[in-house]
Amino acid sequence: MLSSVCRQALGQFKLGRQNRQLIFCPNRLISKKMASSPKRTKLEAGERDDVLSPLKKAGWTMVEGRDAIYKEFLFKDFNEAFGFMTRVAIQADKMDHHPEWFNVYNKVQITLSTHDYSGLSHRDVTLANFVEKCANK
Ligand SMILES: C[C@H](O)[C@H](O)[C@H]1CNC2=NC(N)=NC(=O)C2=N1
Repeated sequence: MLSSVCRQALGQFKLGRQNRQLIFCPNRLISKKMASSPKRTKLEAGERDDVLSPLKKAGWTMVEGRDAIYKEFLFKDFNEAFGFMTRVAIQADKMDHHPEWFNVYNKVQITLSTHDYSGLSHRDVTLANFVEKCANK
């Protein structure tokens, strides 16, 4: 347990897949593993509507025959589309959660699902919300 004088986080870094936080303590510098967020746990029936309905309003649809969400994005040109994909790819890799996607010129089609569970998890919702932020910039 860290004492209260050791609470000031100086920064964050990655050790392999672990996100670690650098903490200043008198006399020493320590690092501790940060909570890996968000969870890769299956979306429960009770919370699905709450988290999926804002995404559905934004144009995400359920994929037929599997527990996955899908949306198509159109950009001005390839440069804009690839810039968007690059921002999403960096975040996806940080989250260790990767999209299924297809790109032709200015079009990017994205399917999100959690392969480890063959279904939607909190990470899909978090990544979809990040994708929305990137697309609306
Ligand atoms: C070993 C590695 O952590 C897993 O294969 C990760 C990688 N990226 C992933 N991405 C997605 N969408 N679902 C997963 O279950 C998943 N698992």
